[in-house]
Amino acid sequence: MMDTLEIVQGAAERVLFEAPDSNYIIFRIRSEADDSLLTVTGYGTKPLVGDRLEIQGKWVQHKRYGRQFAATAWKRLIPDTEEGIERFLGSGSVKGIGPSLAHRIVAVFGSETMTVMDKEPQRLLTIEGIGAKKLAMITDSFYEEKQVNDMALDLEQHGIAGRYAGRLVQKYGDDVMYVLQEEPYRMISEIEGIGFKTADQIALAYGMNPQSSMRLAAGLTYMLHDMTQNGHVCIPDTELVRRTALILRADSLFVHDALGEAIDSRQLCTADYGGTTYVYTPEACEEEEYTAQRILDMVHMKPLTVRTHVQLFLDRWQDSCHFVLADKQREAVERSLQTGMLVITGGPGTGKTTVVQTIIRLAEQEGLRILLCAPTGRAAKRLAETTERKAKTIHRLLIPDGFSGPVQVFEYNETKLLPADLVIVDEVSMLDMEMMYHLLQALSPQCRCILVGDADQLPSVGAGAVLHDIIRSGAVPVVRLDTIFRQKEGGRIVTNAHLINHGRPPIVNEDQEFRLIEIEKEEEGAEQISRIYAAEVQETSDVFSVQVLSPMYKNPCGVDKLNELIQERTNQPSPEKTEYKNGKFIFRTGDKVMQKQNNYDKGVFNGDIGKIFAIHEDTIHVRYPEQDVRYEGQEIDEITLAYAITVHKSQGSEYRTVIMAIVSSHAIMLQRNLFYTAVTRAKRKVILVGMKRALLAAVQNIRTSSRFTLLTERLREEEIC
Ligand SMILES: Nc1ncnc2c1ncn2[C@@H]1O[C@H](COP(=O)(O)OP(=O)(O)OP(=O)(O)O)[C@@H](O)[C@H]1O
Repeated sequence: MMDTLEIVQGAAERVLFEAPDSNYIIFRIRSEADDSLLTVTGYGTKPLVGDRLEIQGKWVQHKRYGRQFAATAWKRLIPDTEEGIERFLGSGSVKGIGPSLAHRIVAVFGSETMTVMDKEPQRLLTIEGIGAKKLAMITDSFYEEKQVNDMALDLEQHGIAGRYAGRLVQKYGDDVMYVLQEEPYRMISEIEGIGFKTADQIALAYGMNPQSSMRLAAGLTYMLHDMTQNGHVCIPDTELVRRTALILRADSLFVHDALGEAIDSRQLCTADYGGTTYVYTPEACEEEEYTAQRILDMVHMKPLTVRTHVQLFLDRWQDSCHFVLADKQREAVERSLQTGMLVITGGPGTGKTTVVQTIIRLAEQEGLRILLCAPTGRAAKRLAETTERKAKTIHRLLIPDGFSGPVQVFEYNETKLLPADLVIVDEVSMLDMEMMYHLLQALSPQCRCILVGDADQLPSVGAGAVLHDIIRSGAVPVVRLDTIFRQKEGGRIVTNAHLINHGRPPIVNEDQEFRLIEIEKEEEGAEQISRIYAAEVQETSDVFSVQVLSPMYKNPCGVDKLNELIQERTNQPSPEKTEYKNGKFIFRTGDKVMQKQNNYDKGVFNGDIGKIFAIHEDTIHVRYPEQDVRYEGQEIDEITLAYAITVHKSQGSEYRTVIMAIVSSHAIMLQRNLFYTAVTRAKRKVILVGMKRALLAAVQNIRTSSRFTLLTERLREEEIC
């Protein structure tokens, strides 16, 4: 039997949830039928508090939240009762009117109030407390409110979510229709929450010709940005045209012409190399050119005249360490002050930190001003711990100073240089092109730079493959540390990491340090992982020292499912715990969560892990090692459950125990450098749960997706025009 739809009417009381990436919302209304409070869920224009709504839908029973009205559609009704009008006006929807003024207005105009406000607003002057200034404020706000409503309706009629109406009216006022019809792609850079896809949907709905050059140019820029999100700095023109034509469903020839126009008008830039034309955004092109030139300048810096007898210094230093420095380690220290830029690379336990400590000592003895930094907060913290010196993220070191258009500006830049003679950057595998550019800009011509990292780790999240490209170019001196020193705790992990890196399977189950628990079915594996996680946490009494990693979000052993299972097992609902539900998860007091993006205002960064210690309605409080952070409303979308995280998100972090899902359905992601990165996150214990064949596939698969950049070629001073 088909469910019949019902109609409920009532005034909106409160919006409980608003999805950031769709127009799905959950709100409460007070029913006109019996004055009860109802929870409504559905997709549509967000109602304002006090809005009188007619909602179509059906009653459903939610297993956790009880009876709810699942709406298929709703529309706004003009408040018709005096009480409704008063509630609407007093809700703050109209600037200048609070509850008591709303009461006085409705007391005078009664059910005519809305008509008076719309057609004869000057009559409001008769109300005590409303003068000319206030009247202007009220009418402006009422007009805008009406405009938003009309706009929402118009958008909905064009098949577009009405929730954009407020932002559009606020930004463009009376010009909103002009923008929608004539220059819709402006919205991408001007309206928060509107990306290319939405702008394009709006543009087409409001009559844009699908083959118009404006649309094609916007599509090209979008595709280029999208590719840089995937790590590319530039992209071959043919590939860009092909992909753009595909998403726009436009003719490649027209897209090609539009690309030509965008290049002529300098909206996009190009570089020709080896018979291929590569397309860049102007910013990316500037960053790559500058970075290459600056590195070449640094490589040609004169060696520093040092007072210290370096060989003697190293002999004394190793005596104090009670071990003999390997030749490569000595070489790294010796070269550190000879060249303007040096790369020190090596796998885990090969003595990188020891070399950095030695270089710092030498440089301090020479009276050099040293600055230590790393691409992420966690890496900077570890650098500070191992060197017992101050270390910052590159971002913090340069001090953010707002934006110029889409480009981040820093206090330290080419006009204000960092007070340093030597900058040491750790974990450079995570350094992207943009950050490298900003860092190099802030270095004085006399400043030297040492890049330390493990070139075999996954590349940076941001665009570029800076470390990889620099090493490949052969233009910069590189010292590759290859002797494994760490023997005691974590020794097995280190040797296995090196085996993996050399394409050989790790030695498993010879001790407790590196185990493989074989499973047949992935569902069974997910259960095992949640059980092992619980046992390991119990053993260490520290949720942060045990981390589950998985290559993907989807599938039975993916991050999403694992989080659900582990939450179910280790943090069950109870009367003392409060909860918050967003589209995807239930957050509960006690949950382990992760920040998904950098938030400089709150001082929390992509990959930071904390624990929820309180939830009040739509506010979640998270305790991070450094500080407590409060997330409210939409901000909650910045966090996710973190019992399990992806290997990519674990980059730069270290845990006592790593539990990793290694199963066949993740085959597409099982690559050697991903497996290697996962294993090297563990200090004491690795527990792999999965299938031997998946493990072997991961070790053998070196088919990493390469990134389009010309940094290597520029560093080799090859012909690029
Ligand atoms: N030449 C050496 N002889 C003996 N032991 C060494 C030597 N160099 C470093 N070690 C020791 O080996 C261990 C690993 O060294 P270190 O921490 O410097 O390596 P790493 O490359 O920074 O490791 P990771 O990347 O895993 O942090 C340390 O205990 C260190 O004291």
